[in-house]
Amino acid sequence: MDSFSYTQQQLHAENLPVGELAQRYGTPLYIYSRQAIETQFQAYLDGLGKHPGLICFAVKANSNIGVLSCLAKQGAGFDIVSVGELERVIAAGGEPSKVVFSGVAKKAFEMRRALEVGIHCFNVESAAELERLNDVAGEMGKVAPISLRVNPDVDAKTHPYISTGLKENKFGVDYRLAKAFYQRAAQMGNVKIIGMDCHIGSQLLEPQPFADALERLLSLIAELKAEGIVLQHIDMGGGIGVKYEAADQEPDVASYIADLVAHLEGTGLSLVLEPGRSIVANAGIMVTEVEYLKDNGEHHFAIVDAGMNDLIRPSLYQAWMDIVPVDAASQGKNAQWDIVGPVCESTCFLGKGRNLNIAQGDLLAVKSAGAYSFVMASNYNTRTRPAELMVDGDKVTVVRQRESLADLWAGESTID
Ligand SMILES: Cc1ncc(COP(=O)(O)O)c(C=O)c1O
Ligand SMILES: N[C@@H](CCCC[NH3+])C(=O)O
Repeated sequence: MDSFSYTQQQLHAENLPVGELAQRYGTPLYIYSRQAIETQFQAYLDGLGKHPGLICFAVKANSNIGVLSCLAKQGAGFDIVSVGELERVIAAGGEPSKVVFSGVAKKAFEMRRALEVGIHCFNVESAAELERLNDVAGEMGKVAPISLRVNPDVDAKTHPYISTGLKENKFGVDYRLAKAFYQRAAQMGNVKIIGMDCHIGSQLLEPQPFADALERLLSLIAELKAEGIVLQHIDMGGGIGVKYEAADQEPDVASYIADLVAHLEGTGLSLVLEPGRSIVANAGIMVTEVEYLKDNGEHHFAIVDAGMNDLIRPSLYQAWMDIVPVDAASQGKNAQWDIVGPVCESTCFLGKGRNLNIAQGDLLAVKSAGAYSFVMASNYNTRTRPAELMVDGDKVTVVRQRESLADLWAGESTID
C-alpha cells in the first residue's frame, strides 16, 4: 500500500493532506510515513522467518533519530559507519548489542567507544584495521568480535558510483586474500572471529549479483571450517533496490530473503543483513514550492525552493526521482518542465523534461526521498536544511526542526 496517495486529488501522507502540512511547516519539507517504514522492516522479518538473524538498518540511508527510534521499537539492529551514527542509535533507544560497525577508516577512538558500549560486531575492512583493533581492544582488556568484509569481485550492475564489490573499489578485502586474514586473526588475543560479510552495491534490482556473492562467501566459509575456523554468521550487507521509475522491477523483499535463508539451511550460520534504501526510500517525500516560471522558447523552467543542497541525488548520480503535484487538480500550464532549484550551479535540478501542469505557487512532491536524501543535504549557498516530519495515521511529529540561519554560523568567528 502506498502511504503517499491522492484523496480528492490532494496528495496525502497517510491520513494527512500534504498541502496543509506544507502550509503549517513551510517548504522545502521532508515527510516520512511511519507505517511505510514499519511495513518494509516487517517484510525483512517475514523473509527471515524462524531462521536466526539480525536486520541491521543502514543508518547512513536516513539517520534521523525519529526514524531510528521507530525501527528500534520494531527490534531492528543497526549498521553504522561512524561513532556519530553509533551515538545517534543510542540516542534513539537502539541496542548497542545489535550494532554492526562497517567503514574503511575506523579511528581508534571510534573503536574504543564501540567496545565500551559492547557492539555486536566490527566489520573489518583491511589487514591494517585488524591490527589496530586488536591493539585497541588489548589496551582496554577486551576482546572485539569481528567479521571480515570480503570483496567478492562481482559486478552489482548498478550505477558505478554506488557499486562497491569490485576489485577496483576501496571496500573490504579481496576474497583471494581472505583466508590469510582469518588465519592471522585466529592468532590474535584480542579479537574473536564471529562472521563474514560483504556489501556489493546499492540499488540492485537483479538477484544474480547477490547469488554470485553468496556462492563466493559460502565456499570461503567452508574452506575456513576445514581449517578449524568456524563462523557463526554471514552478513550479506544491504543493496536491495526500490522502484524509482515505472520501469523499475522492485524485488520482493520477503521472498528474496527467504531464498537467501534457504541457501543457509544446514550451514549453522545465522543471517545478518544491512538494508538501508529498501526500508526508507519509499517511506519519504520532499515537498517544494514553485517560486517562478521561466521560458526561453526552448526550455520551460519551474524554479522551486528546494535545490541540490536539499536533495543531491539527481545532480550527483543523474538519479531519476518521480515528481508529482501536491494538488492534482492544478490548473497550471502543461509543458515539459525542467524542475530547477535556487543553488548557483547548472547541476542544481530535481528533474528534467517532466510533463506536468504547473502554476507559480504550486507545491510539488519528489517521491522516494526517504533514503540518501536529507542525510546528504548541505548548507551550500548558506541555505538552512529543511524540517523533517513523521506522520503516523493522522498524527504528525516534527522529528527535526528547520535549521535557523544562526545555526549555520554557530561555531564560526570573525577575526580582529
Ligand atoms: C556496508 C554497507 N552496508 C549497507 C549499506 C546499505 O545499502 P542500501 O541502502 O543499498 O541497502 C551500504 C550502502 O550502500 C553499505 O555501504
Ligand atoms: N548515496 C547513494 C547510495 C550510497 C550507498 C552507500 N554505500 C544514493 O543516493 O543512491
